[in-house]
Amino acid sequence: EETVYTLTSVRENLIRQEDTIIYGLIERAKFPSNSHTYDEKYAQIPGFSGSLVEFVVKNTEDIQAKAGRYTNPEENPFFPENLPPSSVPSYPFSQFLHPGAASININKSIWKMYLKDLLPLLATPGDDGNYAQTAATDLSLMQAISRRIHYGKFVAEVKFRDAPKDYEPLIRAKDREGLMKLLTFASVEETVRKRVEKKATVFGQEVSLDSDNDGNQKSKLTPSVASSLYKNGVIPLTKEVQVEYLLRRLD
Ligand SMILES: O=C(O)C(=O)C[C@]1(C(=O)O)C=C[C@@H](O)C=C1
Repeated sequence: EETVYTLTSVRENLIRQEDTIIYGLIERAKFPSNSHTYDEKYAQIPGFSGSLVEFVVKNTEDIQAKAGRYTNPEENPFFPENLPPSSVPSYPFSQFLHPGAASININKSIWKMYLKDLLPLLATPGDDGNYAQTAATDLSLMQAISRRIHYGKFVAEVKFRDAPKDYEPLIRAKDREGLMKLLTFASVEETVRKRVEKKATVFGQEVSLDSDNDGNQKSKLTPSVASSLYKNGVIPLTKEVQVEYLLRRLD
């Protein structure tokens, strides 16, 4: 199936990805902080130096790479070093992006933002011993966030094709600030943040058959955690990907 990329279609894709991220936030919020998951000194895994979450992410990515995950240009691994090639028949993914896209991977920044900024807001303090389960939910949430942020490559390509004459001089001048300004739509960002907060409220609700109880129970997710993730992490990093992409667009 040939995917058609327009500003409307890439924005619809971003909207659908919000759902995945919010479900992921709800799943991670089920567990307490479980700080041993992130503690290199705790893990002590034979033959592996690093924390439990690094162990789970590296090994899962290894299997998913063999199963073909990273042949899709929408996917970017957290540990691209020494990943095995795909072992499965190849699929003809659309060649919509400029080849320079492949060299853009900001997962190191995403990892840091996730652990330092998001987790302290998302997980209540505590330890229930479910470190492997916690790491697995971390991975699927980080993958959802990473996919959304790197989708900025597709957004940038659409914007470039819609207005090459506006982008080309800025790209040639390596004018990051000018590119940032040109690709920014402040009112769209505000709509995104508000919708994300509303989705977090709706998806985080307890559902009961007793209508008197609806909305009275504790939410599974603090809605402002989702909107601040978007405001301070997801949107700025999506824009950073767009700038990086555009800077390579004429190479
Ligand atoms: O919708 C766009 O035009 C995007 O580039 C996506 C996005 C976002 O991350 O949500 C980023 C920059 C724009 O200022 C608005 C929204």
